[in-house]
Amino acid sequence: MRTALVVPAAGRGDRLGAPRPKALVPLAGEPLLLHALRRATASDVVDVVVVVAPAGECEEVRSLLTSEVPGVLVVPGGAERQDSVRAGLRALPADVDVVLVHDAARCLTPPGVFTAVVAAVRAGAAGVVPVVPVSDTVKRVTGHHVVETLDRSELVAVQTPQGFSADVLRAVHEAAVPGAAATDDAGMLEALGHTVRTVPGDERAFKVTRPLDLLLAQSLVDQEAP
Ligand SMILES: Nc1ccn([C@@H]2O[C@H](COP(=O)(O)OP(=O)(O)OP(=O)(O)O)[C@@H](O)[C@H]2O)c(=O)n1
Ligand SMILES: C[C@](O)(CO)[C@H](O)COP(=O)(O)O
Repeated sequence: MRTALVVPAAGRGDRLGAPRPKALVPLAGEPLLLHALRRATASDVVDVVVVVAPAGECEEVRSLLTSEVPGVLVVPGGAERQDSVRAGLRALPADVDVVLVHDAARCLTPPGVFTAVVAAVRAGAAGVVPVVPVSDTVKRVTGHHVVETLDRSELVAVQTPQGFSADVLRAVHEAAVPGAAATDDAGMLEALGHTVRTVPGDERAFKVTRPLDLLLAQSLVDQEAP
């Protein structure tokens, strides 16, 4: 049986405000997507890679990746992240039993996080998420009024890669109502009563979302350089 990596990379990146789709924005001269894939494949736990690309950029992504990631499948994404992940799942070979879903935008996630997530799925969890502690105080608000201050000791921030039993993830995506809000894949399992496990995440797995994130990523890559 094999482990697949599905990489949703079809978002526009509106909050980043770059002239290109976010996954193709350069970091140290190479697209975010390439940084993400290099770290994922360095984990040695990935057998099959499916990249979900912006519909208009599939050919460009294919030629970018073919030499770096032999056998990579590139499929067009949809309007929402959930649609893109579903498109990636539909492209998977039948003999895949574990699926990792990893945002191209979390381009500096270290290989060890992939290894830990796969190990937890192979140990029997239906779904696994890497998490880090929340460092801000978090409040629930209505308009400009604070309703309550949440107990931070019970809160975590959730990253990717998220790992799943392939059968379970396929089933929850096919059962999902199109357009229904799901900000991550594990949330779709939770909604159907599946248990989701956590493993330690890594600060370097932050999501490049806004321009400041790209500056942080650049600084981290500069430090890695020999
Ligand atoms: N329709 C979409 C939307 C998002 N994604 C991917 O999902 C990941 C997480 O999404 P996010 O960081 O929110 O990316 P964008 O949707 O591109 O960002 P924004 O909301 O700022 O436009 C990214 O790797 C993004 O490319 C995708 O494949 N298809
Ligand atoms: C999947 C995710 O990265 C986990 O934190 C996150 O939910 C994606 O959210 P976005 O609004 O699509 O950036």
